[in-house]
Amino acid sequence: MFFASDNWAGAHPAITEHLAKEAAGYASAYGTSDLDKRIEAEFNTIFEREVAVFFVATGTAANSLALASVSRAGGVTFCHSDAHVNADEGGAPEYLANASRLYPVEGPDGKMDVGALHTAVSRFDVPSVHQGRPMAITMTQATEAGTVYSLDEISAISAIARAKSLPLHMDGARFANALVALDTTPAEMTWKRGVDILSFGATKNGCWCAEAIVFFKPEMAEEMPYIRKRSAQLFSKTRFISAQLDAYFKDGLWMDMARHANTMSDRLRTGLEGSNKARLAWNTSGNEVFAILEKQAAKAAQDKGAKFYDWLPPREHPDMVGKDETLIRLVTSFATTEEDVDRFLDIL
Ligand SMILES: Cc1ncc(COP(=O)(O)O)c(C=O)c1O
Ligand SMILES: C[C@@H](O)[C@H](N)C(=O)O
Repeated sequence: MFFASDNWAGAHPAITEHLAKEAAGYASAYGTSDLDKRIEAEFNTIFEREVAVFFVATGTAANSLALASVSRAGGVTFCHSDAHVNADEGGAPEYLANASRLYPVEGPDGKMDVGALHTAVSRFDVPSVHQGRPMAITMTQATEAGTVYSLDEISAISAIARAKSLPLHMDGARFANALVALDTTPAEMTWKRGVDILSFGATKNGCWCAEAIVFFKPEMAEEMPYIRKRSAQLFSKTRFISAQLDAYFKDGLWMDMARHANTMSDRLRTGLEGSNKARLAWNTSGNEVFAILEKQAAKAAQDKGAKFYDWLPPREHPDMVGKDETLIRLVTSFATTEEDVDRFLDIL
């Protein structure tokens, strides 16, 4: 019953087997092998347009270097207050994006409120060296709250980005889970809705270490080879990322894994709704579930081996958890089984 994070899940056997196979023999290094080039080209097919792709080690690196590629002196990036870049990356985005700053924007269910975002960006309409200047907007899809922006919500955010001449970045650490939740395509959920740069996450969805920065306007990526090298994120043996992504995309494995993870969360959501010892804290649709449990029930589950994180209530609902209750996050993955879910629900 491992629900702490999809970061706890290992790598899918098909990915480890292919990695082992591609590890044999020699291949040119630093992203120049035939396999590297084939997988980069695969991204053009997946996103239905020519893109520029840069493999990096972590989601934090993907986010930070994506913002570094559009950084400017005095730059300010607008994000949700609970965005990973703001809450969980230890200052990497600010540090790697040349001391640019993050400007938190509030909104319910982990999603920036469009009106609040417009108000925030508009505060910078009058140029000021003192307060700096806008440089980007970043959104997380699926969000840190397990929700997803609808296609129209993405369009509404990109409309602000366009109106303010700002690039729009998407943190897609759980990109595949969001695609499944919306039943849409990679192109529809990104560039067709105005997204300029994507952190394409695969690590949490069955890979060992495979993240990519995807530029939908290749001309925006001119600096990225130098930014990546300067940040020590250029793998000498890039084929070890390419090999993972090769297996990841083969026969739609990536979508199957995300679909399974989301289905296991659906099973959790249904079971929690039927429990008299727990309730859903808010509705989610990806592979993350947030539940409020009686403290005794949570302890009983942990005593029987369940692993999960306690979670802070959202700013907009600080009092949603009773004194004898606890809010927890449950994350499912490709490795989660129906038995894992049912054993957890049986405890409640
Ligand atoms: C929404 C989100 N973005 C980015 C990251 C960063 O990924 P990493 O921990 O690999 O740096 C995470 C980590 O789980 C995440 O949950
Ligand atoms: C930092 C922690 O939140 C991690 N990003 C996860 O989702 O598990």
